[in-house]
Amino acid sequence: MPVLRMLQRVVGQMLQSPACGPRAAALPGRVLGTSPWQIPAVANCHSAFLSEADRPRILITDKLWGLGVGLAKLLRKQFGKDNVILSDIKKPSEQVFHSGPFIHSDVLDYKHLREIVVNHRITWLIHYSAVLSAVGEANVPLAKAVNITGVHNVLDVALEHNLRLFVPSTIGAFGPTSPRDPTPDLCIQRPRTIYGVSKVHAELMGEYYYHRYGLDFRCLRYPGIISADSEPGGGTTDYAVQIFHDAIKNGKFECNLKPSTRLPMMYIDDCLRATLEFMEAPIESLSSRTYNINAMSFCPEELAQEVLKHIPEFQITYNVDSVRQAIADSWPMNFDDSNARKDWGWKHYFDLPQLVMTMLSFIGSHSRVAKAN
Ligand SMILES: NC(=O)c1ccc[n+]([C@@H]2O[C@H](COP(=O)([O-])OP(=O)(O)OC[C@H]3O[C@@H](n4cnc5c(N)ncnc54)[C@H](O)[C@@H]3O)[C@@H](O)[C@H]2O)c1
Ligand SMILES: C[C@@H](O)[C@H](N)C(=O)O
Repeated sequence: MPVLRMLQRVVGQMLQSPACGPRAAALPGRVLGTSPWQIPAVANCHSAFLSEADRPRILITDKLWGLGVGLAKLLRKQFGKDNVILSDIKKPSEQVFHSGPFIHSDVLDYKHLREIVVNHRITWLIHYSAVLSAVGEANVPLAKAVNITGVHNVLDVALEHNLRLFVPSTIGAFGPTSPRDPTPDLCIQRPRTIYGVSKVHAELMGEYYYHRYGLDFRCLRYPGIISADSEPGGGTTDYAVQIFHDAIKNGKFECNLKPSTRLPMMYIDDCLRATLEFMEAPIESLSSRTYNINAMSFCPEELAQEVLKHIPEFQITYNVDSVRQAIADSWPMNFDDSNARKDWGWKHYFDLPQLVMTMLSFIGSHSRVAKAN
């Protein structure tokens, strides 16, 4: 028997053992029986050794031009295209639709979520759907529904089917009474937005389901994520995405935060790699369910100075949005992510100069292609 096949068989047997992840203990009232199709979440070990039958089958809930599209690309490369299903309440673009399995799903429809998990033999659930900070302040009922009821639904579906569940948290899960520079994993969290309150609730509920029922709940607090090919979702850090598009298109940018507003930020490639590495980390290596991850911190003035090195004629002006400014002033200025680096080997690759160079070349090349067509 070829060595690799033997290794896969050994690893496969090892992965079936209880040591490869907690088993759901006594289930709460809402469970209607566990799925006959359930394959235990088996990604404690590195996926390179997993046979097709042992690879995780992943459902990502997200908007179809948010972080979820980038994560789907990475996970499909790692685990195979057909093992990663993207979902949203909105119709996908042609490109997203043809990039791999897509399914319509509303995180408020618990019954349909269960059907998707059973019919597609899901073992990992990555719950990206949320209403972000500034949009949430403008529509609190929607934020409560999606960010709180939606999370309750995915927690119960994950528990019923013994899924590995990832829910991202955020720098927005802290408030003005939290230590801001740096902000550690564990400290007071009294956020002043419905977005932050709902994310603290998600963290606490996920940790409760882990300690009470053994659910393999995992959570990373993301900084402001900067990506060239996903549209900003209506958050407070959106300026740090829009500046690149405007700098290339118009050579100028009107910033809605004050020049000195310092916030933790991260390039999307680091964010998505962190998510995959964290989801594959052996459960024994995790001393916590929720971790900060960090890459850089900057303010609009510093970002503009870095852009000027590439576009000398670039001009930035300021027209402060009082709602976003008040939110930013209550958030961390710098994240302490030493536990993530110690427990599961997290490290970032992109700093501010690399971020600016990467974003400008990506957007620049795409705008040249658009002009040529
Ligand atoms: N982008 C960032 O800077 C950042 C930073 C920290 C954390 N996060 C988290 O990462 C996740 C993804 O962020 P994003 O930037 O892609 O957000 P996004 O706003 O771009 O996409 C999330 C989408 O979920 C959708 N949604 C709303 N109602 C829904 C429903 N009923 N069912 C299904 N989907 C619904 C929303 O339309 C929203 O567009 C979110 O949980 C967010 O809190 C993002
Ligand atoms: C920081 C993050 O959670 C999101 N970009 C927001 O600003 O709301």
